[in-house]
Amino acid sequence: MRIDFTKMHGLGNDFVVLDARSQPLPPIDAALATALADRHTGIGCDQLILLEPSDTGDFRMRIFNADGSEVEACGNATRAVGLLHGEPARIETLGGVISASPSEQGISVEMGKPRLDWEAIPLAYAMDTHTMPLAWEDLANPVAVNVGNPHVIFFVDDPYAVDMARLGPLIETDPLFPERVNVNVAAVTARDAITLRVWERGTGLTRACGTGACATAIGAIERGLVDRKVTVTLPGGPLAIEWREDGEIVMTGPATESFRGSFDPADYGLTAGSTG
Ligand SMILES: N[C@H](CCC[C@H](N)C(=O)O)C(=O)O
Repeated sequence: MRIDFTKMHGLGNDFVVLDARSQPLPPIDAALATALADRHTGIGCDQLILLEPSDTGDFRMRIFNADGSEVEACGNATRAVGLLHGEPARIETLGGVISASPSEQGISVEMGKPRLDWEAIPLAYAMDTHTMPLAWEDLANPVAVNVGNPHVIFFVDDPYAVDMARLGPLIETDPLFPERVNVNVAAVTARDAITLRVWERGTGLTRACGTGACATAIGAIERGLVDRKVTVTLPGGPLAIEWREDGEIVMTGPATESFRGSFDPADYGLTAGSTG
């Protein structure tokens, strides 16, 4: 029996979405996530997204990076599943229950409240997370923010001049970050504008990173570099971020359904119809 999927993206950050509520699925594990994410031998995506029933929200969204690691948050995927749901939804994730609502400007997501204390990032030891007294070559003095998942943000003159292919994995896997980290390089270009590139934990360079845009906006606001409403422009396009006075981060942006398809689980060494 074949497994149905929906291919989606948010500003080019792309996903394979499997819905366990409408079909029996085999156990979704790191091996299957990695195989499906492979752009040569699999369907190809930055993250595999699994939708399941939930007791605390309208549904549960599980997020698997291309390396198979299961993580707490994915901003662009939250907008994508919000589009699929078609009406306001409360979504259970490992990072907490968040909400997505379709609007004229796209899909708005309440991503929760940021955390900046070192234990919440988490870091391996105590440190000022607002201006970390560290450097990796010429990337220095970042801010660390957890928005459900861990981010480190470096403010630079030109994000496109940074050798992310080399410095991204070096920082992602530094022992200072016991759960690894998403690596953001950003330039503030106005009180309401930031340019951003992200090396994503467990995936690498992506066209866009919603949680990266949220974390970077928080870091810039905390440093007094931008106002509480800011447009963050990634290689794939812009996202509107607002850090509300009540502490909630609100991200608004597009989500796109690319196509629907199906695959034979036997192609991935799975027995058809074996349920999780
Ligand atoms: N690589 C991230 C998960 C996906 C985040 C990104 N795709 C987004 O839109 O937020 C992590 O390991 O925390």
